[in-house]
Amino acid sequence: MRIVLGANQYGKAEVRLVRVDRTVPRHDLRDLTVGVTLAGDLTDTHLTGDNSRVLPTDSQKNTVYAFARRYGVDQVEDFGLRLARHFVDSQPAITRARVTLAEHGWRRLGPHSFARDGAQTRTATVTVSGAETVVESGLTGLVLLNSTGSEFAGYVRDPYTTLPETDDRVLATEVEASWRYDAPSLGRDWAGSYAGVRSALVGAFVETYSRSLQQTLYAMGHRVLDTRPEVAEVRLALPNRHHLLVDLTPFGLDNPGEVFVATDRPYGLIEGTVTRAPAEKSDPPPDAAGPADGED
Ligand SMILES: O=c1[nH]c(=O)c2[nH]c(=O)[nH]c2[nH]1
Repeated sequence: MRIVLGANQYGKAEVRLVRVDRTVPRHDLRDLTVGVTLAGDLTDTHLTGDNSRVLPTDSQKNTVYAFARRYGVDQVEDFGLRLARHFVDSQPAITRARVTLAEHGWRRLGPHSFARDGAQTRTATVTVSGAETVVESGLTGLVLLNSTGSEFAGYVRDPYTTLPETDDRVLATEVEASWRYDAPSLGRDWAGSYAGVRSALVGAFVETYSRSLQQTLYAMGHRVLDTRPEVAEVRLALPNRHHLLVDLTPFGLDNPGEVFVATDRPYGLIEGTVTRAPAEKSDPPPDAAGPADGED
């Protein structure tokens, strides 16, 4: 039996980069965590230890810092495109470079003072492989809560089901979203797209009467594709941050949906992709008063 090397890749993970733009009186601060992954003809280093095609991961890290100085860090997508193309173009053995970027937000406090802006993170993954370029942007840590306008009923009841049906509950989640762009290119209005997608996600969450978090997920993805023509597909992971009504009857108190225990685990995890069908039929918006059929 022959033993062979399978798929492999390598790179530098979690390069922490903070870039201060001091050319302006009000300093601009960018805070990124960058990952580089390279793949291609790297058989020799694995089989014989010949490193002549191996660009050290240390050099990859240095390139991230050097590019931050040379080109600045404006939009993470452009920064990723420059880096990914650089590795593929400059290294004959490398056929695919993937650069992942997470931007940590800072809120301005003064001309050169900032406070970390909650947990919300803007993300991007740029992959250059041959003639193909894929840009996926996203966000994590966007915490949303509706204090009413959500129910959960009509589900399967098996011998292990104890969950009571509810026609009015708190619906809360921490959105993890990523979306893929049509025809990405250097210098497009990434910031405008990011703001537009974020606002579509938030708008749909707020305005959808929810019969399940699954229905809310579809409405959020649908709103993004409906309003952002540059987006081809949206992926969402929505943890159901359960808020359980506390039983106050032992204390002689009622609890008309006012006092909840917010549990952090275990939690329901609702995941889905909303994409553009190659159909000729036009997409009606999801009906806020009834379940979306998902087939439109
Ligand atoms: O919106 C929900 N979807 C579910 O699938 C589910 N399951 C559960 O226990 N609670 C909920 N809520």
